[in-house]
Amino acid sequence: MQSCNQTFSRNRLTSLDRVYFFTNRSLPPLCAVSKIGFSAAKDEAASPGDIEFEAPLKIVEYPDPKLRAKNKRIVSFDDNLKSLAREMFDVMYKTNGIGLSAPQVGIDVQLMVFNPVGESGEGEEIVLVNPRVSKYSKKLSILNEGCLSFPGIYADVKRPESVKIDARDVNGNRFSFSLDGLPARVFQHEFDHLQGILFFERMTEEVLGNIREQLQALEMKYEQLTGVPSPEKIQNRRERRNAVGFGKS
Ligand SMILES: CSCC[C@H](NC=O)C(=O)N[C@@H](C)C(=O)N[C@@H](CO)C(=O)O
Ligand SMILES: [Fe+2]
Repeated sequence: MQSCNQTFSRNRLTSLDRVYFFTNRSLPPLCAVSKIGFSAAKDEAASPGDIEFEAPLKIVEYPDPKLRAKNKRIVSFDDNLKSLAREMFDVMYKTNGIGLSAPQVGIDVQLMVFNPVGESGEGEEIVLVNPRVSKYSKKLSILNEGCLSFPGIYADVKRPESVKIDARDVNGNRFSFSLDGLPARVFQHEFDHLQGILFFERMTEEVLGNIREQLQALEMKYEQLTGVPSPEKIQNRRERRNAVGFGKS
């Protein structure tokens, strides 16, 4: 059995730097790993119609219910899937993103793309299909996160520093690898989207309090644009002692 370990790290040059350097610039060959227990069997399989899209893609904003959809497992690894991944990178770069999940463009399937450098032609473009996390590190870190579905909103989110992932590539090949630092952060943010979890659900009550009005402004914008009541309201959210949890560590 071949195993792939991929470790990236973010070097801080100054407290203001937004430049990410990678200790290892390329992902390993998308090595097939026959991993016992790797199964996405529980989730409904996507049909070709689920992956139909119109370019250019548009980013879906909170509180659109598409962000809470149950995302289907991809079973067809065809040219349409490759075009969707390409279009997702295009809209991600145009909107200054470093990662994007399919539900954020209104397609309810388990697909994410990311490039922590955030510039076309720089860094590494990673496409993950039906990803699963096999391990989260116990060590956590805090980062001021933004989300393309919450334009202009940034707040601190605590997450595990590294993760072990099982996924398929865009051709359907299974592979396993580890990420840490910023790539692990972006992966987890997108992985949450694939579970219908939004970043504010990982914030402390105190942090959430700081962005509550901005969330309400997005809810009002949605109501004005659609003419229907917001499907969720931050003011109706019950205060939680703990944020949404992570899986196995
Ligand atoms: C830190 S994980 C953020 C992932 C997120 N993806 C989808 O919602 C994303 O790309 N958010 C952007 C707002 C973002 O983080 N952009 C970078 C680069 O411009 C930033 O530093 O703001
Ligand atoms: Fe997001």
